[in-house]
Amino acid sequence: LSDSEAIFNFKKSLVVGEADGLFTWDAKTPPCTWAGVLCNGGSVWGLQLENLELSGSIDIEALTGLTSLRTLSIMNNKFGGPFPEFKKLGALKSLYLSNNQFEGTISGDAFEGMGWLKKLHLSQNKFTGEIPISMAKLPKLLELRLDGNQFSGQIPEFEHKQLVLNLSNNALTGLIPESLSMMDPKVFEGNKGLCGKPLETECDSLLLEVSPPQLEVRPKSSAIVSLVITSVVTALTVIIILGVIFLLNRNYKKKQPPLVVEAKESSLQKKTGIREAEPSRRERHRNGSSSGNRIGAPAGVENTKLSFLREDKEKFDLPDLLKASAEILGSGCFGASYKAVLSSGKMMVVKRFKQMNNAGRDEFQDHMKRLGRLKHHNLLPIVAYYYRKEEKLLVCEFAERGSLAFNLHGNQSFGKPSLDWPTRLKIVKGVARGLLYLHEDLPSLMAPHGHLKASNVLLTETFEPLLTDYGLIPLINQEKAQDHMVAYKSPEYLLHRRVTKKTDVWGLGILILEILTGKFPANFLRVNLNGEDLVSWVNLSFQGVWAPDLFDKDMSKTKHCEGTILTLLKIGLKCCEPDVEKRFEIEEAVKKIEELKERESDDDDFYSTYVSETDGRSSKGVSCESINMS
Ligand SMILES: Nc1ncnc2c1ncn2[C@@H]1O[C@H](COP(=O)(O)OP(=O)(O)OP(=O)(O)O)[C@@H](O)[C@H]1O
Repeated sequence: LSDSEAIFNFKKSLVVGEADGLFTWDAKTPPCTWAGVLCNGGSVWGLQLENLELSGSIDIEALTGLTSLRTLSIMNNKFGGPFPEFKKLGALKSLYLSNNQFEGTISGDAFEGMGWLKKLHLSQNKFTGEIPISMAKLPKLLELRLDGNQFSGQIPEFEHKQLVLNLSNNALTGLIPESLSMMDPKVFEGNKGLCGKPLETECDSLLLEVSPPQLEVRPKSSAIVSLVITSVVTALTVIIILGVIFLLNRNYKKKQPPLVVEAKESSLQKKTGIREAEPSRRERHRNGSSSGNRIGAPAGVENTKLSFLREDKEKFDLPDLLKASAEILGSGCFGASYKAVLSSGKMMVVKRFKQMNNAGRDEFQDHMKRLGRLKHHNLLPIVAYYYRKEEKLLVCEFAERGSLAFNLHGNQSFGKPSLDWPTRLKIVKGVARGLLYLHEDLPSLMAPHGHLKASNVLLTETFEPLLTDYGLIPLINQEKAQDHMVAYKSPEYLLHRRVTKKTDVWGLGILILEILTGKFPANFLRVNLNGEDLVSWVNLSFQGVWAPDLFDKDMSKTKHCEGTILTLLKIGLKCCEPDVEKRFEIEEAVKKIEELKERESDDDDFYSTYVSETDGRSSKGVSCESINMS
């Protein structure tokens, strides 16, 4: 079953609201281009179906067809009924169901086997009954939001070290378990029957005798006997079944002819329908050289070939590229990006732009040449482009580790650690350096990057960040740019319809906050139900001192680095100042970021688990001194 078939099966059970937020789900296009479908390397790792007025039911069986699915969000919709059997999706890492109408009790074993689940949001539904014991046993749980339901009974023991929890506004009763007694009292507010620390309400002695539900329920002796018998019978049955399968399989294999592997390569041309234009008579007359067009070829003449912007990269021709086996990486607001493997084995990315008609051919080519001249350690170079009135392609190299967005929010491989703090600092520094370079070398552009966001920061093998999709504002259709580009989401654009150089600084600030908090600003940019964006959320939660709940729990921290992390958070906030006058200049922001010094240290703990020690630019050893922000 393909991902698109699985999604279509899933869609059958949904009732789509009038606005039809799923209109882009079209079987003729790859699922990675559909709204709300998050992909990496061509497979679907997330469904983010929020604010779409969806109702109906959640077909879990259909979702099991999405084998790479790790995150599911159906927040802010109209789903009702009992809690679906999400435990059949055992690989999920995050599940967001808040602001729906789910109701009824959730069975005690509803989360059994969900060993990867880190984030679970069930806020503002109508759940009743006890908090399921299997929820408290989730081994990797980091965030749990159950606020705004009618959960009752006692709170089970949660033995998770850094749990971010919200149980407010339920009907919970009894003594708060010891393991949660150090939490902020707000976690429990709105539960009249709760008592004990951290609340001021004391429990009377009667209540103290009743202990909260235990994680391990000890079986009684008669139960033990029946448990042993059941286990033996089950084990024997399994052995017999395995034996039968083994024998059947052996016979079956004997009858099979040798396996013929059918290579089904799907070329870029087949995937995209991109065609070479017929050369004009003038072009045919000029020359028929089959190699790629070199830098400086006369503008406005050749439109059948790729125009190379870099002399130092392998040359290939458009037909080579179209023949290359391709897979879709994902799609953004301007079109889709494909990974294409050339016959030499070189992996390129072809980005097909649908909305690049703001400039005529000459202007387009001049601008491309300007972008092609840019060279910086933290910029992904544009290797070549293709221009035709109806088809524009940009070609660059493939970055193995994918985007920062994927590494922060969707790293789907099991057991892979998330980015640690030194690596995150290294990324921030690289992004800042790349951005400063763009500002120095493209001074005529109002926002030299214009589209800085985590999916436009790619990571090299050594986690060096590479900015991509920079300098495109002059080429993109204005209407589309206003709808989608990050620069046009800034406070100054929303208020005064102005984009300035400082707009990129705002983008840098949002990126810093995202890197530190692990929160996905796409959720925030669209402004969530409470009218809260990422900046105001951080501003509200940050009281100037270390607050563990503010930072991404997945960011393993090296010793004593709180000071530097806080300083970076403050720099992020200064970059996000809504008042452009008060916002950092790019030079100022980069200087402050560079001041977060590297430190030579013998302390092993001090080294990032990711950053190569041989990499001279790595952030090994990050100084944890506090830096004056004035
Ligand atoms: N050179 C590359 N190497 C590896 N992955 C890439 C490369 N270029 C893009 N990607 C990834 O491909 C996916 C699609 O990228 P694309 O640029 O089309 O959309 P986007 O960045 O999500 O949105 P937008 O169109 O707004 O920039 C993203 O996850 C992106 O990080």
